[in-house]
Amino acid sequence: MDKIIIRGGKRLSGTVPVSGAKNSALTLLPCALLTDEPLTLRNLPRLADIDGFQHLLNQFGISTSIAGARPEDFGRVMTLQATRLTSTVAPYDLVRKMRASILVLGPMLARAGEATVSLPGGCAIGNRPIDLHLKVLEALGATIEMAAGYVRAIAPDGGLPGGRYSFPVVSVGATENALMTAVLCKGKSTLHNAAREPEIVDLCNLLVAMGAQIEGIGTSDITIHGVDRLHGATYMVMPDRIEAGSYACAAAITGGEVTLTGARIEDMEATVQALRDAGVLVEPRKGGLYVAADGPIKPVTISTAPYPGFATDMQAQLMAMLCLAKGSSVLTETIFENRYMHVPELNRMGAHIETKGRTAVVHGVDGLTGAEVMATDLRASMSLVIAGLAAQGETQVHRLYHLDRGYERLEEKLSLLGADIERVGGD
Ligand SMILES: CC(=O)N[C@H]1[C@@H](OP(=O)(O)OP(=O)(O)OC[C@H]2O[C@@H](n3ccc(=O)[nH]c3=O)[C@H](O)[C@@H]2O)O[C@H](CO)[C@@H](O)[C@@H]1O
Ligand SMILES: C=C(OP(=O)(O)O)C(=O)O
Repeated sequence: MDKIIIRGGKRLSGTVPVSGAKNSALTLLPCALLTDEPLTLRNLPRLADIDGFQHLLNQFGISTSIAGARPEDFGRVMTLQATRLTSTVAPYDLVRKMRASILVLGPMLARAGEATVSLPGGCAIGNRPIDLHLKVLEALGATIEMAAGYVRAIAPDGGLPGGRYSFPVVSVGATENALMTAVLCKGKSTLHNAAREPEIVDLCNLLVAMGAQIEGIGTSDITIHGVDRLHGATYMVMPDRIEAGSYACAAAITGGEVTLTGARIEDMEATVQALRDAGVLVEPRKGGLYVAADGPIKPVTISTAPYPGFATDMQAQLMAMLCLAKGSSVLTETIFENRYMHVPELNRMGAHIETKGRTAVVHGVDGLTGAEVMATDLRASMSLVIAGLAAQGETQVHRLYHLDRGYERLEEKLSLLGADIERVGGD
């Protein structure tokens, strides 16, 4: 198995392009199910999750083609067309590898009148149930059946009427499934306490470009007027705010400076505020964001929360940066119950982090030392890379498939900034 080797202590400096957002791409791709016309998505990141989703969509008879992308280019253009669906079943083997597969349930139901998807099960960061996805589809008029580890959603004869649903907790995925279903319902639907993440706005903007009628985009109360059919569209995936924030933490921990081309400050205000509170200089620049270490890192107190709060997907990377702060930081993870698996690994590198339940106290230390560490989930993996960039000596990060799900050409981008990093075949 491959591993990443980092020889730490190099100050990062330079310019790096921000890729298309994984979490946006994963909800824009299933929109191809909603029309028989072509959907062209630009700026798709080259990631294992995107390849997996393409494979899943092919399984339903959707044709996909990737145009004009040279291997050295960032971003890809994919055209998808669901002229006719040949299957409405998402099998265990594909869903197991990629939780976001559940996002085919709503659009497939809306298009075909039924959809069967394997239950995704838990994952490293928490239980991650899908009860809210099912409840909101029921509220829109679907019947839900469970059997043999699969969930089957069925529309009544004459189609889904639409309906009203108030989410008891904010869910990004359930909001996305609801939106992709409601756009083709017979009547009006209203969603309350809906997620407001920029990726939801990206989804709504694509759906509108396809002919959907949506009011309240970017707010927690969304009204959707169902239409008879949607048409094709060409759409550019938004930049990855989590990738941008990760590179900002990487630059700051090395005392460096980086320009993140394509990053949109308006999508990542909580991250920018956390970095500024930690004494890091962050300024919008034409076409991107400039980030520079501006003296010692200061401790901060942060809780993760749904957007516009501080993203759970940035918690591990910020924690890695705070390992070298002058004082103790307090982080509270409110979204996922098991998202501190990077803590023991960071401590093996000389960090001093104590956790109690959902709270982690990060006591700043003077330096980190390289070590062999095991990546346990996507953002945990990046936190180890960030720590390794600042650590004295060599860090080896094992189990790279998590990183490959979410960071496009990581070693190449960090090398561009002057890091000493390479991927090698391991045992
Ligand atoms: C592909 C994608 O976009 N993934 C993101 C998405 O995941 P995902 O959409 O899975 O996350 P949710 O927003 O749904 O989860 C938020 C919370 O709600 C709970 N919940 C969710 C659904 C449900 O039916 N029942 C339930 O109890 C979850 O366990 C969690 O505690 O949003 C998360 C929260 O910002 C991010 O960390 C993930 O990177
Ligand atoms: C948890 C994440 O993704 P997923 O929902 O795809 O597991 C993430 O992007 O940090």
